[in-house]
Amino acid sequence: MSTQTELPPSAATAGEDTSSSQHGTVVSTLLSLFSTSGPAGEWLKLVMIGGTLEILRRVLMSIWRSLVNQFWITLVLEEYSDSHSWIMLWLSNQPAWTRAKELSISNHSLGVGTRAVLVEGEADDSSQKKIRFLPSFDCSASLWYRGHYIRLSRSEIPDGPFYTKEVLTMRILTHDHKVLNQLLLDAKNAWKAAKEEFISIYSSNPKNEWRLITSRPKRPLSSIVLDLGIKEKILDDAKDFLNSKKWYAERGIPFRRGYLLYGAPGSGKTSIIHSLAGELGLDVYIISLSRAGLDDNGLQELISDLPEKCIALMEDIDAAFHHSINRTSDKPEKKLVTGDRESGSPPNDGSKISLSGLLNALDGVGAQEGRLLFATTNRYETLDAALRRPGRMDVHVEFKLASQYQAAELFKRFYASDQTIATSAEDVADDRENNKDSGYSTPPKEKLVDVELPEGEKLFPLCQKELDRAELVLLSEKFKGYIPDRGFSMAALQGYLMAHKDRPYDAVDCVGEWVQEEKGREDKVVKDTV
Ligand SMILES: Nc1ncnc2c1ncn2[C@@H]1O[C@H](COP(=O)(O)OP(=O)(O)OP(=O)(O)O)[C@@H](O)[C@H]1O
Repeated sequence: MSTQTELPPSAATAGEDTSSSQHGTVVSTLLSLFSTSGPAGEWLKLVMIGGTLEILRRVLMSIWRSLVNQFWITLVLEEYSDSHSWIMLWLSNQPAWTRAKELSISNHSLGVGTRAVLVEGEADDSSQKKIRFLPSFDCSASLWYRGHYIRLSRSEIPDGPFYTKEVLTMRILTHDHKVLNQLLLDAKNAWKAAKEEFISIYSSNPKNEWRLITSRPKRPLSSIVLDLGIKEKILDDAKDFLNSKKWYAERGIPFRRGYLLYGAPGSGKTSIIHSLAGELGLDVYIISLSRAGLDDNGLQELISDLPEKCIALMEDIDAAFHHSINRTSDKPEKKLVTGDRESGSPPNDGSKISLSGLLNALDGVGAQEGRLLFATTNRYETLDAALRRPGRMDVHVEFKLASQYQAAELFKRFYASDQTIATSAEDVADDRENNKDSGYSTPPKEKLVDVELPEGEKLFPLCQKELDRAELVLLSEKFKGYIPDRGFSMAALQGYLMAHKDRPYDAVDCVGEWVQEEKGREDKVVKDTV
């Protein structure tokens, strides 16, 4: 049944006539306005001409764009992507790019330097990088690359409600994708070469995306002083793991390795991880479990977004579950972690990460293969056994307060010249052999520094007196004699030596007094707590 009402033919024709006569009236009114010489006519003419020109401009632009796209390749790179860093660094070394007339100044590290800056002409200091000039936003620049013309522009787009991020647009006059690949390869190689001396540190943003936050000069592993064999144990294990992908695959074992470094604060746990990253050529991805807003899903997302070979670092892994407990508290601690796991709910301290969420993220299906996980804690015993078990934390290394051997070695590193440091590496091997069971003690060796200097000039300008190796060893032995074994952290000893940076003799003379003072202070703290 149709509900349509049919109009009589005469009525329909009458309706059409009315509307066409209305249109006719509007057009004739407009035409009459257009032909009148009054202000309304002038205004209408302007609107019509403007409108026509705008339409023409848009048509021409779209024709131009489709023509341009025939001959150009357009690459759009967003800030925080790796390729953006490669290209920006590559560009900052192109004279044409830096000769732009409208400039902005950048001290962004792009993952290959520190944020400290040096203006050209300022006294040189190789530890600082020079500021970079870049064309300012919303103006374009051009340059040639291997015979191909490139036009570039930088702009900013919103990145969430509060931030913006840079977008770099490159148009390369070619239709050959090989040119683009070659450009990316050149830029990446330049970036890798510049990065040789640095490690990149990544952290997550509130949207759970990895962001490059800084880059640091590599710290030589030799600058970390641990008891004999500890560094080697971790380094060899990590190297062996990285070379065993096939072995893991053949046995169906997940290609992941976890290291739990635990023990006294200020004993070198964090330092050795950064140093290992440099040694192994890996970047560090910091997973901050107590970051506001991070929940189990976010953690899973972060862990599955890790690159294949990297160091994932969870510092103070216990802290995510113990916000309310003071780190230095020596009162017995509740095993919150175990309790939380059993109840299956996040701990009642504001943290959104539950232990089961952490365990799932670490070895769930989404967990990245090939990553080295380093976790640190000062409170090993409070960690749930499930978190510590092999497969999650495969290698456990205790970092104790400084031994006398460490105290002596730290002293030597502090006051040694480059030359003495270089030779001492060989000596360590000899010493190890000679002093296998007796603790470490190096007999004074022959003088290594025996240089004739012009009068008044010092070999160690900062030092109270030039030290040859024999003197250095002698002083370090005296120094260690005052330090109680496992009595102080390496950070504390470093702090003491810093106060005598260029005065090794004073450092030895005053150390006894310092030890007494520190002990007195500790006793007072213990008394106050009781
Ligand atoms: N074994 C060590 N060798 C050389 N320097 C050390 C050593 N241990 C600590 N230091 C120095 O002490 C400072 C603190 O070290 P680091 O942050 O690595 O300690 P940590 O064990 O991670 O401490 P925390 O548990 O409090 O985080 C650094 O400046 C580091 O250079």
